[in-house]
This record gives sequence, structure tokens and C-alpha cells, in this order.
Amino acid sequence: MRVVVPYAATDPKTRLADALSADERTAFAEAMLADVLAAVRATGREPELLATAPVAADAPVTVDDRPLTEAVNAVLAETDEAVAIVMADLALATPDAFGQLFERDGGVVIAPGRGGGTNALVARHPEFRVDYHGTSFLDHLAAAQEVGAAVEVVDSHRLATDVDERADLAEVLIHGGSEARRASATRAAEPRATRKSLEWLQSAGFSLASDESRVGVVRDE
Ligand SMILES: Nc1nc2c(ncn2[C@@H]2O[C@H](COP(=O)(O)OP(=O)(O)OP(=O)(O)O)[C@@H](O)[C@H]2O)c(=O)[nH]1
Ligand SMILES: C[C@H](OP(=O)(O)O)C(=O)O
Repeated sequence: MRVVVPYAATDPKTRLADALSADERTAFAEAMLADVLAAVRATGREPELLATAPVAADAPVTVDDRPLTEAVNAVLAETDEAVAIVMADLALATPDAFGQLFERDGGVVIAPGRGGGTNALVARHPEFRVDYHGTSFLDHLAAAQEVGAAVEVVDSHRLATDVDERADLAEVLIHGGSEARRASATRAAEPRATRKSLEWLQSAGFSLASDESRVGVVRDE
């Protein structure tokens, strides 16, 4: 199975512009990408990048400047092999979560994002094509049905959490260190697992803040 990670290399994460400068969005997107690539690799598979522009990354890179849907569909059209499409902003992804996705049988296996998106999928049916943005989860269910593919849906908090907006940064601060906390509670001698996106947010001065109704983030300038 190929594991393809689409990556907007130029001006990424524009919906985080109210929290991060342009350079910071690039640096944070790179940190999330590194976490995703490491988690994929820990499942025993080699990820490949499908990027809008050349990018220095620890994986082979194909540059395709077409919009996301077109670029991904070109990959699906060029191979009959199973292809996993894994987004680069899944900052909480773990090898276990990706393993559940990759190992699940089905012509099309979908890990929906909160809000109706498609954060990761596996396409085994040769005629299945993607249509991202909007409620792409529902669109992908319909597209799979149209080509007669059996669909499986992966119910995973870690794969459902893509980091798009300021409020999503709180998810990284809440859950991004939980494996390390568990590891240090049970196996004190083992090195602390590090998640680059969590480290980046912390070193940029972000921390959790809550009032009586909701949890968010604040930043020490
Ligand atoms: N190859 C490719 N990847 C893309 C493109 N647009 C987004 N991506 C990637 O697709 C995934 C989902 O991206 P989005 O959250 O929808 O878009 P984004 O550009 O990261 O962020 P926004 O600017 O806030 O919409 C991420 O891995 C992006 O890096 C594109 O046009 N081409
Ligand atoms: C790629 C797109 O991501 P979103 O714009 O929902 O973050 C989708 O999941 O269809």
C-alpha cells in the first residue's frame, strides 16, 4: 500500500492567521508534517509527499501544483495498488491510529474529520476518486457507493482531529503529550516521546486557558 501525504507547502494553514504569523504557520505546518510522517513510518510503511512546491522533508516528494482533489485523483488514477491518503495536519495521529486505518478491510476506508471532512482514507477500489472540501466525508461515502465499493468508517478521535483553527490548538496541548505522560507513569526509564507540534506550540508560548464555558489557548508574548 502506498501512503501519500498531501502538503500545501506555500502559505499553509491560512485559517490559523489569527493565531500565527505567516512564517510561524509554515514552521507549525512542518512540525505537524514531521509528526505525521513519523507516525506513518512507525507502522512499518514509507510515506511519500504530494506537495504543491518543493519541500525539504524526510520522505520522497512529488510536486504537483494542481488543487488538492485533482492532485490526489491523479495519484489514484496512476495506480491499481491500494493508496492511503493521509492529511499532514493530523497533529495527534499515532502509529496505532494509522494502523487501524491501514489494516481495516474495505474498498474504501474513511477516517472522517470533525465537521465533515476526510482526514485520512484508504482507496482499494480502482475506480474510487476523491472530492475534498465541504462535507467531503459524505461526498466520499456517496462516491464509494457509486462505484460499488464497500465502505468502512474508522472511528478515531486522533484521526478526526485536524488542526485548522485557533481552537484546535487546544487539542494539541490537551492530548499531544498524553502518550508521554502514560509512558513516564508506567516505564519511567524510557525516553520521553516527543511530538514536534506540541513542542513547537509550547516553545512559541502557547498554553491552555479556560473560562467557565470553554477551553482555549493563550500566548505569552
Ligand atoms: N498537494 C496539495 N495538498 C494540499 C492542498 N491544499 C491543502 N493541502 C493539504 O491537504 C491537507 C488538508 O489541508 P486543509 O486544512 O484543507 O488546507 P491548508 O492549506 O492546510 O489550510 P488552510 O489554508 O487553512 O485551508 C493538508 O495536509 C494540506 O497540507 C493542495 O492544493 N495540494
Ligand atoms: C481537505 C479538506 O479539509 P478541511 O478543509 O475540511 O480541513 C477535507 O477534509 O475535505
